[in-house]
Amino acid sequence: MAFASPAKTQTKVLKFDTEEDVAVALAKYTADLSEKYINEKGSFSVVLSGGTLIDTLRKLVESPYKQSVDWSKWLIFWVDERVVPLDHEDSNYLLASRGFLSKVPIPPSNVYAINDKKSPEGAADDYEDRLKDLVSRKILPISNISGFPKFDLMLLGMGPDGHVASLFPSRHHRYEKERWVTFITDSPKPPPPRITFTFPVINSASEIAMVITGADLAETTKMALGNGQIPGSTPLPCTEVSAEGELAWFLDKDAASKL
Ligand SMILES: O=C(O)[C@H](O)[C@@H](O)[C@H](O)[C@H](O)COP(=O)(O)O
Repeated sequence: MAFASPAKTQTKVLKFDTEEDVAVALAKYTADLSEKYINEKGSFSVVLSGGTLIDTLRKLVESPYKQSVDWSKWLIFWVDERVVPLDHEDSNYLLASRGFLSKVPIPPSNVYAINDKKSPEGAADDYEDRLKDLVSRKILPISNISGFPKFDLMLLGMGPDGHVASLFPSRHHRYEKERWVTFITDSPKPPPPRITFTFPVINSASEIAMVITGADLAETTKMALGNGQIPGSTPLPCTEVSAEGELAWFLDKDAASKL
């Protein structure tokens, strides 16, 4: 099958005074995209990260969005997950469940948590197989640009080392080009066992929001937005994120302080 060549990602950088302002804007952005995609295709596939993202999404589960969003059409996935039981304090599922999923009526059958009974390799294979099944049932589309599954929205965080999802600068998984989901057993950020979407899947998303707050991410944000890369050095994973539609950076004043 032949795929069209990628168009250049449209990137927009949105700067806000406070983290609270980021949370307010992120809720509106997500609710607006939910309406757009549900109108266009009847569902809205959202890919979550762990970390601070879930807290920054807190305004989305409040009025007016709690009532106005058509939660029944949402499909929830994770861009990366720690391979621990789903009720373990390190689980990204548990984090999202407490801070987000328990507050809105997304049908449980639309929430794609990992199989926590498997090894990291087994959990990655299982998640990829389930995505393939959703593609074969036409619940998830395939990008006609890349040939990888195309999610409507990915909400990503970033680490100070420039990682996104569980694609770390010093780990070879960041270069994976074939698999949809891969695994890592020695993540530099604890806990060590994780599964993660690969870059071809991340970069096939229609929309990506990079949600970055706090002064500890200011230097990495500068590098990611193209004016701080050390010449000759290997680009950080965060610099390799692109979307088929739009990539939006949501920054608070502290994260944007070195731009
Ligand atoms: O499982 C994880 O650890 C996350 O999905 C990870 O990719 C996270 O998004 C970044 O590390 C940023 O984390 P913070 O938002 O906590 O800085």
